[in-house]
Amino acid sequence: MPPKQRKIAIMGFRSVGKSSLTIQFVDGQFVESYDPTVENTFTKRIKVRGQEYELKLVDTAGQDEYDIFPSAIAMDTHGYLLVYSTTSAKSYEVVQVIYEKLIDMTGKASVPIALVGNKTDLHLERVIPFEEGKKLADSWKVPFLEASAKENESAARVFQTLIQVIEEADGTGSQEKSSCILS
Ligand SMILES: Nc1nc2c(ncn2[C@@H]2O[C@H](COP(=O)(O)OP(=O)(O)OP(=O)(O)O)[C@@H](O)[C@H]2O)c(=O)[nH]1
Repeated sequence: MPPKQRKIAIMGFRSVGKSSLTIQFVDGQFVESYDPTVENTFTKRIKVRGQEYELKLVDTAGQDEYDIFPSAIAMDTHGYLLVYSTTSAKSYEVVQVIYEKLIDMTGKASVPIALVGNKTDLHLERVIPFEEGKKLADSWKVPFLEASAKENESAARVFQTLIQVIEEADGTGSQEKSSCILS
């Protein structure tokens, strides 16, 4: 079976770890330095439940509540990773604004999305409890994950989860959720 091509956009406020999660997933390394992203595209092959995927990951520039949703991002995009930092109340507010704009722009009631609360390793700096993120994701009816871009497994899990959501939206996803295989 040829690989399925899937395009994913990673969105959220500045400095929440969009690039770090993506680079951890693609290259297996954590980038300590902060270099604001304009826009970067990465590719990654992954196998989930025997199906090969060729992912195009669009790491977008950090957005704030005043930015107009970048409509070019939505071209051919199959799913969105919406990221906030568990250490930033502002980023939690902004991710909600981005969500509203995304739903308005696509004109669809349901868009494949996973919500991610990043930087869980910074325990002492946490300001958004797990339950807050979960409550928000439940209200959107999307999966919620907390993650740390310092951990490869954690970064991989967020992308695998989004692939499942995309496949379920395609009507090709199966019921079982536990058997992701990374390659
Ligand atoms: N401790 C810790 N630091 C993180 C984590 N994720 C990102 N960082 C740090 O936070 C800073 C910003 O990370 P980036 O990945 O550049 O954030 P971004 O969302 O891509 O930022 P923009 O390009 O401005 O939108 C960097 O210094 C990273 O090293 C994490 O999970 N834990």
